[in-house]
Amino acid sequence: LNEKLVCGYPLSIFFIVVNEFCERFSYYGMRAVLVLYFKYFLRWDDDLATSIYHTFVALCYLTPILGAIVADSWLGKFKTIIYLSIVYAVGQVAMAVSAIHDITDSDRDGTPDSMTFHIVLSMVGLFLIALGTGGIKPCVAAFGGDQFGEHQDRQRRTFFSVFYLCINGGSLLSTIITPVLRAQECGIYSKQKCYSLAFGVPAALMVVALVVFIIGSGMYYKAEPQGNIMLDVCKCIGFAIKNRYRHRSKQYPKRQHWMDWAEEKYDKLLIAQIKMVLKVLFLYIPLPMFWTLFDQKGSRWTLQATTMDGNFGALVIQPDQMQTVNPILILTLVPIMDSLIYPLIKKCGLNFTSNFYFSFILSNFQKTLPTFPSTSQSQLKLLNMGSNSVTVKLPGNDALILPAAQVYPFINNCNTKFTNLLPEVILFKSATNDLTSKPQEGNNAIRFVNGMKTAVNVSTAAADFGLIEPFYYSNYSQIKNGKATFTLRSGSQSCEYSTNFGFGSSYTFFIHSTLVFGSNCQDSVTAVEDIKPNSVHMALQIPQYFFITAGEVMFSVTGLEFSYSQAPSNMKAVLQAGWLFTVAIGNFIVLIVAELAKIPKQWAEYVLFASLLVAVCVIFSIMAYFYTYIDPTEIEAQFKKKINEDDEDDKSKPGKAEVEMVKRDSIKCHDEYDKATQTKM
Ligand SMILES: CC(C)C[C@H](N)C(=O)N1CCC[C@H]1C(=O)O
Repeated sequence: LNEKLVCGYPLSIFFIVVNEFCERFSYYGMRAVLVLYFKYFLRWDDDLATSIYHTFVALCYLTPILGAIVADSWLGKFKTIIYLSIVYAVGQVAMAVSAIHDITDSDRDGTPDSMTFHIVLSMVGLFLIALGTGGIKPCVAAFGGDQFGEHQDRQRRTFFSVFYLCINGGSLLSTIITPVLRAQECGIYSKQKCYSLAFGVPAALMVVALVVFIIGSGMYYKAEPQGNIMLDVCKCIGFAIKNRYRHRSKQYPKRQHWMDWAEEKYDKLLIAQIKMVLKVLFLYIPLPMFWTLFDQKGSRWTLQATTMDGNFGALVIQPDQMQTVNPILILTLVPIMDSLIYPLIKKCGLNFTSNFYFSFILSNFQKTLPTFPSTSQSQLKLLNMGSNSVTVKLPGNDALILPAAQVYPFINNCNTKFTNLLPEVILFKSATNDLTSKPQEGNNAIRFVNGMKTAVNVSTAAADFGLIEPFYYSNYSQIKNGKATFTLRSGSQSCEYSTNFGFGSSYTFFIHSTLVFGSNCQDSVTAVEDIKPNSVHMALQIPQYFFITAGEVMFSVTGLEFSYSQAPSNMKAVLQAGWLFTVAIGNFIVLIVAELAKIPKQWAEYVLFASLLVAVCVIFSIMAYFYTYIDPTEIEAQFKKKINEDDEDDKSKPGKAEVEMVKRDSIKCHDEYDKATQTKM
């Protein structure tokens, strides 16, 4: 194995963890702006953008199986990583090029003229990225594990922790940086949002990842691939099933394991290796449920954040930025767990790192939404634009006193007619463009009603409400949180009105007929709250992020190491791919339950997921309790020793008796396998 050691660690793993850092920067950085690219550059609607995004993510966790088969059976991990990294980098470059609007912007108006070119190029790019990122992922982790010798278990465990830190360090940096790059303006003929830069930097990082990996080339231990192992595995399993079926009658004695029915045709070593893999894969069955809950961070939890107040004093957090809490917590929790918690637990006599567990959280939800009118109702508002109180009698309602410059909102059936209202009372009905949900991304939805006899133009730095005719209203515009100053203009005269906004509110501003331009118009505009600003603070999401991340640290970091240590030598990458496959299945469950099943009540969906995870936790605990740890290297060594001894015997004692002996020895060897797997940890 590796000869260059630094503090007891092979030097080669330095290149592997740097490679992982750059690769994860590239992947998560590109992913952070992908939906916005679909929506604002390719001009797709929300549904198409979300579907293609989720399909891409799922594909990225399905392709590991391809990469692992190629690596374990044919090219070996080193070459597979190199070739697929090239494919990956080409894909990232294709994405960056597809986002250059100038390429097809022949009329130089800032929008691409041939969208087909951009769509085709970006889809080819995404396909290559999915092939590359997924393909190399199981190989890099297993290749890192390969660098450690048999007696370096502790170092290998630390490697997997550092590996996970690099994943999250890279993703954290990129999810902060690429949105900033996207917000820049660039272009030759016209300046547009710079998606090409936001994809270009991840592409450059992927090239760096490849170069770093190649630099370490001379230092790696490169295990040779052992032929088309997956084909052998499938054939062997197929034969065992067929043979079992053929011998289903009671006259045939039972065998210890159903895979033993392949003994007639297949190598005992291969059968033992398949048993090891199947044992681990069986344990993986409940795991996708964890990823199902985990993946809700990007969807449900972010939506929840849009209904919350993101003002952290000097820092204003946008709803989607809350997701960075996960990698931040990983970066803090992994060192704490490894250096403090696990050693403490070990002192108490439990070997915690060699088991993996998960935890979960039933997240809270809050409401700041008003009752919106149903389809058979409309939302009406009465506005007294006069300077005195008036009494209003509405059909089916008691008489009400409406003070000066006040608004009375209520919901009524669409076909109710109102008559005999005083001239200064405006009946304001805007069912066609009233909001029916919270404004998106924590923004505030603002509109103006002009109560003056002349048209008024209203604008701010961020939005233009246009010219509002007398007794008419503008469309809603989205305003960010913080102070906003509106300029009200009529002809050459103007005045300013300022107010502060929180997150996720909606207001209708009424311009009084008494407004005098040229003076302060602060008192001549009345704000009416249509939707309350978010009152529950985003910080309240931190506990749920903490619990899910603590679960991830205990479950996922150790799971990577577990998948490596329990895999036979020729299927290390395949089992890593099996582990990543649980992430893919988790993604699909989110897609099916959350997107397709469309459970009407949010709380019901949360309760469903939480209950499923509780059930899965119980099942998994029972399965884990009965799982017996194996040492694949030892088992394989025993089998190889037997095969060598048999070969020796073959040379010295050829004849019929030898066949019987090999059979007997193999059975003995099998017993050793069973013994070796029966010591529970
Ligand atoms: C979603 C975070 C940025 C990254 C996450 N904590 C994580 O490390 N992973 C999620 C799926 C597996 C793992 C990864 O390898 O990216």
